[in-house]
Order: sequence, then structure tokens, then C-alpha cells
Amino acid sequence: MAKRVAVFGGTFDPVHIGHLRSALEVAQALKLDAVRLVPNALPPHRAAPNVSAQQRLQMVELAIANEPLLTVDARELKRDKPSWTIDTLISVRQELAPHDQLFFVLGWDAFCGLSSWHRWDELLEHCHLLVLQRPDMQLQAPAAVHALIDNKVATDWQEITSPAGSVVFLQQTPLAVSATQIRALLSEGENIRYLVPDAVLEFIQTQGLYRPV
Ligand SMILES: Nc1ncnc2c1ncn2[C@@H]1O[C@H](COP(=O)(O)OP(=O)(O)OP(=O)(O)O)[C@@H](O)[C@H]1O
Ligand SMILES: O=C(O)c1ccc[n+]([C@@H]2O[C@H](COP(=O)([O-])O)[C@@H](O)[C@H]2O)c1
Repeated sequence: MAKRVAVFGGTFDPVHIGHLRSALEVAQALKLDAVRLVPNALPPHRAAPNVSAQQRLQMVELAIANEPLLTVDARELKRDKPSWTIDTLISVRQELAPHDQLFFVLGWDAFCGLSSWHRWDELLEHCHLLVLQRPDMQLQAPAAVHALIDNKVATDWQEITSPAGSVVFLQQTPLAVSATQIRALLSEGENIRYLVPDAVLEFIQTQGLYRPV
């Protein structure tokens, strides 16, 4: 029987309830054993975060510690090139049987920027894209992204039988939380409790991350 695997990549600077709740709902909706959260080491498309990849990984580990439906995958920290998603997908694929299904989970904002990704037109050869809604995003996907997904949108993941090549939009609980907002609150000395799990908040405090300058 074909396995179904979902990979949720992110900078996770820091990981927050928007990521975690979405990942959990993906795992439940697709009846997965787990969703793998993959923190990037060298984000290909934005300035290097002030917080190290190791610390961002640790925050994800703390966040998911009590939830068996979520796991963490540190493979991007083992590469010294930019953390291109195509490389991650190829490396995960090598561990799967050819008929296994691989889903790459991304938010609507990331999806809209897809046409700037490294070898972006090859992504669907290796995975299905599972696009999460973000309530604060009113972005229109660019024409290039529309062209990529043309004829590839599946209205229901259950109709997908192939190992890769489709795009599915998932309506998960809308949570208008972003890491940018959390970093801004912390830099102003504000309380971020309940936007991140308590263990992540404690780590941020003990490590002195995102402090006001
Ligand atoms: N609240 C949310 N709901 C759904 N998806 C989200 C949410 N926040 C982030 N994502 C998605 O999770 C993935 C990783 O996001 P990322 O780590 O960049 O978090 P972020 O909150 O968007 O960070 P930043 O504000 O620094 O850009 C992306 O695909 C992004 O679209
Ligand atoms: O491969 C690329 O060129 C590429 C460009 C932008 C983003 N990504 C990946 O997309 C995921 C979400 O990115 P971000 O910036 O929203 O955290 C994360 O895993 C990034 O490494 C990948």
C-alpha cells in the first residue's frame, strides 16, 4: 500500500500556533501518521535570521514534543547550500517507494512566491503541493503560478492517486499569526504568551532571543 508523507518547510523564526495547528490539521485531514516539520538552515529567499538554525530547530522540537502527529526533520541543517526545497524533496523521495505520495505543505503567501523558487517548475515532479489558507493574505497568485497549477488542482486530496503532481487547497482553522508579528512584539518587550507553546516561550526567554535592542 502506498505511504503518504507530508513535509512542512519553514524558517520557523520562531515556530508558532499558526504553523502547529495547521500541521496538525493537515495530519488529521489526510489521515497521516505524521507531518514532518523541516526547518531551513539557510533560507534561500530572505536575509539570514538572527536566531541560528540550531535554535530554530530546537524550538520546533520543543513545540512538538507532546504531539505524536508532528515530527521534526533536520535534514536541511546538514546541507551547506541554500535550503532549496527541490533538494529536500529529492532527498525525501529517495527514502520512499516510487508509488508513495509526497505532499509539500506551504501557506498561501509562500505559494504566491513559488515562481521565484529554485527549479520551481520541477517541484511537482516530486510532490503534491498542499496549500494552506492564511486569513491575512489577500495576495493574488501571479500568472506564472496559475500557469503551473493549470489542470493540476484537485478539489479533494482523496481523488489523488499519483505519487506527485497535484495542487490541493486546504481550509484549515484560520489563525492570523506570523513570526514577523511575534518578533516585533518581542522586540518591543511585549508578552507573546499563547502565540507560541509555553516551552517555546520559555526557550526564547532563557536564551534571550528577539530581545529589545
Ligand atoms: N498563520 C499561518 N497559517 C497558515 N500557514 C502559515 C501561517 N504562518 C506561516 N504559515 C506558513 O508556514 C510556512 C513557514 O512559514 P514561516 O516560518 O516563514 O512563518 P511566518 O509566520 O510566515 O514567518 P515570517 O513572518 O517571518 O515570514 C510558510 O509556508 C507559511 O506560509
Ligand atoms: O527552494 C526555494 O527556492 C525556496 C524559496 C523560498 C522558500 N522556500 C521554502 O519554503 C518554505 C517556506 O518559506 P518561509 O520563508 O515562508 O519560511 C521553507 O521551507 C523555505 O525553505 C524555498
